[in-house]
Amino acid sequence: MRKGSLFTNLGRKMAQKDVLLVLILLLVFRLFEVESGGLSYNFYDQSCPHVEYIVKAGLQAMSLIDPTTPAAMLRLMFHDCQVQGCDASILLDPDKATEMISTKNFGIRKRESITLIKSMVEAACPEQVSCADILILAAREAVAASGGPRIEVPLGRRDSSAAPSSELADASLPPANIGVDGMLLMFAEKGMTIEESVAIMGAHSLGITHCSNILSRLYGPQGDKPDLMEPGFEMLVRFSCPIGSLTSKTSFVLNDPTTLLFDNQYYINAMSGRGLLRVDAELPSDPRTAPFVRRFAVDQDSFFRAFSSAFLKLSSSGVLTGKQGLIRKSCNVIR
Ligand code: HEM
Ligand SMILES: [Ca+2]
Repeated sequence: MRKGSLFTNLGRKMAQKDVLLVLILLLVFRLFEVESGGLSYNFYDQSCPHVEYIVKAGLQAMSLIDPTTPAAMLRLMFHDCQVQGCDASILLDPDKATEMISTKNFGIRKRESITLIKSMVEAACPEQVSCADILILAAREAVAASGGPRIEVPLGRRDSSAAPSSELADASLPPANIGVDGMLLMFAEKGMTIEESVAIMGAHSLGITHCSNILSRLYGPQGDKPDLMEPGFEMLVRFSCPIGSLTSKTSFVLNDPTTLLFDNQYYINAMSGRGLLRVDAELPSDPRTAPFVRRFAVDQDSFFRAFSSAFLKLSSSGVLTGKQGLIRKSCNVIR
């Protein structure tokens, strides 16, 4: 009997210790969760287990119809995350003074594709998955479908319940003629290293640039002049984008020759004086960024690794989690 009570007491003490241990572990886990932005790798395991597959199927179907879809998705994700964080604010129907009105968002395409994929997800799991997460998943699939790395992304973002102003978008998005200095500063704010900043610019391995965005580099006053352009390339771009052209908002040039492939051609191009935007052109000559450009140009795996970790930082920036924001029913309206 006494023995029994000794063991019961011991048992109680052990149990108290265990409970304390579990509580401490929970606290540490919670702190860690908050520190990693409150996102997790198994967020929809119970509530929408097939979401990643649905987004993948949706994006692949859309890319078959229009192979430039991946480029549009990748830029869409950057422009969402850059303004008020990755909260799907860019998908809201434009109003007189909201972010899509900003001239910096000129050329943004296929916002409606995310709204469409969202309706596919809603059919499977109503009101569970945020538009913000779907946008990140679509961008991740865009990179993978174009031959780039398949990046595992943590989920659990929530959608904004307010639309940012066009002024905020003007202030948060980079101008087309930004240099390496401004670019490094912008990505340092997202916690990126110089290597990651150089790698995320490799997104310009996909897609196009409208002539209106390079006219000042081609024909503007000094400073913007194409002194870093290889003469043959300069001639070609000038031919595609003639001075005073009335079609500068509809005509465009390819960001790199393998515009539909996510590869390291962007760096090879930049090193041979074929960088299209000022920042693309400056990367191989700035002593801070040049070593990474040289490495990525010969080692695609190393580019893919650095791009993946940069993508994770960009896609986790300024996210709403937990009870913040909301899960929109339809991505283009707040409700
Ligand atoms: C300093 C940073 C950056 C600047 C100044 C910049 C600027 C631009 C400009 C001016 C265009 C052409 C848009 C048009 O004329 O339609 C463009 C296209 C593009 N950008 Fe960037 N960008 C930057 C960073 C990024 C990042 C971080 C990503 C993605 C992670 C990205 C992805 C893209 C893509 C995929 C396109 C092609 C879009 C399409 O084909 O519709 N860019 N960028
Ligand atoms: Ca946003």
